[in-house]
Amino acid sequence: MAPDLNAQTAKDMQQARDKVSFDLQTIRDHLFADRRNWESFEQIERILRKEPVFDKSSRDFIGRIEAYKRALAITKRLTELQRLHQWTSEQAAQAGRILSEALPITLHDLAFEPVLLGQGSTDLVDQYWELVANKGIQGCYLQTELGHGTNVARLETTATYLPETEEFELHSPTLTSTKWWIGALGKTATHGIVQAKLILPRGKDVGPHLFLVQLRSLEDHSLCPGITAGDVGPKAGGGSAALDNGFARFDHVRIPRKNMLSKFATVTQDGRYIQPQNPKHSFGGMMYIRASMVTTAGWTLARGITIAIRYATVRRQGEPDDRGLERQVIQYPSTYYRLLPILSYSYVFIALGHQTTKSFTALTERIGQGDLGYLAEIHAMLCGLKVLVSTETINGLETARRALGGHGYSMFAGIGRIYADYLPAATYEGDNFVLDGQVVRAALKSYNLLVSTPDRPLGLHSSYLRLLRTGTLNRPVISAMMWQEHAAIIYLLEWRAALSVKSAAQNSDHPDAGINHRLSKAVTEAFVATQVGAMVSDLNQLSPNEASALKDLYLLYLLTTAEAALVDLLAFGLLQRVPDQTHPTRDLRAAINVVCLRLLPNAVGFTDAFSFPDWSLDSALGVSNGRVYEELWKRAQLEPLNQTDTTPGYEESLKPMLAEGRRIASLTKSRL
Ligand SMILES: Cc1cc2nc3c(=O)[nH]c(=O)nc-3n(C[C@H](O)[C@H](O)[C@H](O)COP(=O)(O)OP(=O)(O)OC[C@H]3O[C@@H](n4cnc5c(N)ncnc54)[C@H](O)[C@@H]3O)c2cc1C
Repeated sequence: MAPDLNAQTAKDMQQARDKVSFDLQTIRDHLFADRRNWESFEQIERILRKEPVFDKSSRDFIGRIEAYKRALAITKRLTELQRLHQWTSEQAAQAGRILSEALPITLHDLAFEPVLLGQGSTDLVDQYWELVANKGIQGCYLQTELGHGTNVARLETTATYLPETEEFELHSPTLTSTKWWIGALGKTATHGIVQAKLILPRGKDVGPHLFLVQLRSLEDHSLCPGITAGDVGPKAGGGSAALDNGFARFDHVRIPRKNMLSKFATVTQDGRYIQPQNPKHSFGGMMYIRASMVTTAGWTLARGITIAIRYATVRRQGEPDDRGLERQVIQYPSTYYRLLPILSYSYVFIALGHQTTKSFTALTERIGQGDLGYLAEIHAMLCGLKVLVSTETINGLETARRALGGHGYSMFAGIGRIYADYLPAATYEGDNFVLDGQVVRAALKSYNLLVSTPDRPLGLHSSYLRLLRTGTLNRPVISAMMWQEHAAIIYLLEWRAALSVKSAAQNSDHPDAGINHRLSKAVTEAFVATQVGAMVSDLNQLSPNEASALKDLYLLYLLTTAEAALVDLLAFGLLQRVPDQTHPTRDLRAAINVVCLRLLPNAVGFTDAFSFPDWSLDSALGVSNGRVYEELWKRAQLEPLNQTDTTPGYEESLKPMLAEGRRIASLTKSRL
C-alpha cells in the first residue's frame, strides 16, 4: 500500500527534529544574544498571541482599505500593550518583529523620532518629546519628491525665512516638488519632518534643511490649511498594502522659526544663517535607520528560510524507495545548495545586527562628545551593509520561494508577501547602486591616505588595507584545506578587497561601468567576513556540539561569499592552481557540499531556534508540525470565491458567453 502522504509530513518533521545534534535553547540564546532577550521575546509573544486583533487568518483576502484599517487597529492595540506592560523601545521593536506586519507606525519609530531627537534643538525636542514618545502625534519623514529622490541637493520644496513674523514659509513651487512615497503621510501622520531648501531673507538658498510641520488637525485629522496630501496608490506585487505611502504639497504654509531642526545649523531671529560645525553631523538619522536595517534583514530572511526548510523537509518528490517513499526535496543537492546558504546569511545578519547596533550606540555617544573621528568611515560602512543585507535578503527570499515549487506562488506559502513587502528596501534609505558610490569614495579616500601616509592607523572598517603596506603580509597560501578554515577565507576576502581598491585607484581614469558595485561588495564583504571571524571566536564559550554546528553555518557563509567572488579572486591571481593539486575552485565547491551535508541534519533545528510561532509565521508551508497539505486545504476553503457554488459574474458574463459559444457551435455542426 502506498504511504499516506499527508500523515508522512508530520513524521518527517518529527524525524528531522529528532536528528538535531544541538541544544535548541543554547542556539536560541546565541541568536537572541542573551537569555534575557529570549525570555522577553517569549513573554511578549504570549501576550500578543491572545489578542484577536493580531489574528492573520483573513488578511490574504482583504482589500487595501480594510488592510489599512486593520493596520490602524493593530497599531492602537500595540500601543496600549506597550503602555500596559511598560515595554522598553527595544521590547516594542521585538513585538513589531513578532507581529511582522507592515504598519504606518514604523515610520514614526524608525524615521520621525530618531531624526527629531538627533537633529532637533533641545527646546524643540522638549516641546514635542512626550507627544512623540506617547504617540500623541504620528510622524513621518518627507524628503523624496516626485522629481528627485537621490539628488537631495536638487529638491525643490522651499522654506523661506520671514524675519518680520519669525516664521518659515513652506512651499511646493512645481508639480515635481510634490513630496512623494512618504511612508505614513498618505492618511495617518499628523506631523512630518520636511526636507526643504532653506531660503534666507535676501533670497540666498543655503540648501536642504529639516523642518517640523503639523500636517493634520489633532481635533478631526483633517489636513491643515495650505496642505494637499493623499496616498500614492497600490504598490508592486501588492506589497505593503496597509502602509499609506503618500504625497504632499505645501501652499505657503507658515511654521514658527523654532520648528527648524536646528541642533547643528540655525537661523537667527533677524535671518542670519549659522552654519553647522561639521555638515556630517546630520548623517545621524539615516545612519540609525541603516543600522537597524541589518537586524531587520536577518529576521526577514529568517522567516523565509524557516518556511522553505520546513516545507522542503516534508515535501517528497521523485522515485520511491523500497518503503514506497519518495525523496525529501531538501535531500537534493540542488535544493540544499540553494537553501542552506540563505540560512547561514540569516544567522550572520542577525549577529551582525547586534554588533552594528552596539557600534552605532558607541558612535552616537562619541558624536555627543564632539568626536567625529570615524564618523565618515562608519557612515560609508553602514551604506555598504545596507546594500549587502538588502540585496542578499531580496535574492534569498526569491530563491527560497522558488525552492517551494508551485506552492511557493500561493499567498498561503507566506514568502510572496514577505518578499513584496521587503522589496523596496533596495531603494529606500538610499538606492543601493547610489550607496555603492559612497562606499567606494570612502574606500578610495582611505587608500589614498594610506599611500600618502603609510603609517597612518587604519580604522576597523578599512583594516584590510593593511595588506597593501609593502613587505608586511603575504598573499594567502592556497590548499584544499584552506576551505575548512574560517580565518583563511577571511584573509582571502580581505586580500580581494585590498586588491580591488588598489586596482580601482590605479585605473581611476578608465573605470568600467560595474566598478562601484563590485568594489563596494568586495569592501563590505571583507568587513563582514572579519565580523564573522569575531562571531566564530565568541563560539568558544559554547559547548562543542553547539559551537561546531554554528561554526559550520558561519563557514558556509564564508565559503559561499568566496564562491560568489570567484571572478575577482581569479582576476587578482589570488587562487592559482598549485601543480599536481586540484584547482582551488573545485576544492571550494567540494567544501561547500561537504559543509552543507554536515549542516543538513540540523537544518530544521536551526530554523526552530528562530522561534517563530505558527500564528506569526502565517504560512501554510511553514507550519511547525509539518502538516502542510491539511493547512493548504484549510486555507483554500476560506477563499471568498469558494463561498458560493455558482461563481459571481456567472449571470452577467460567463453564462451568456457559454450560451453564445454553444449556439455558434451548433450552427457550425448543422452546416457540416
Ligand atoms: C516603499 C517606499 C517607501 C519610501 N519611504 C520614504 C519615506 O518615508 N520618506 C522619503 O523621503 N522617501 C521615501 N521613499 C523614497 C526613497 O527614499 C527613494 O525612492 C530613493 O531615495 C530613490 O530615489 P528615487 O526614487 O528618486 O530614484 P532615482 O534617484 O530617480 O533613481 C533612479 C535610478 O537612477 C539611479 N541613480 C540615480 N542617481 C544616481 C547616481 N548619482 N549615481 C548612480 N546611479 C544613480 C538609481 O540607481 C536608480 O536605478 C520611499 C520609497 C519607497 C519605494
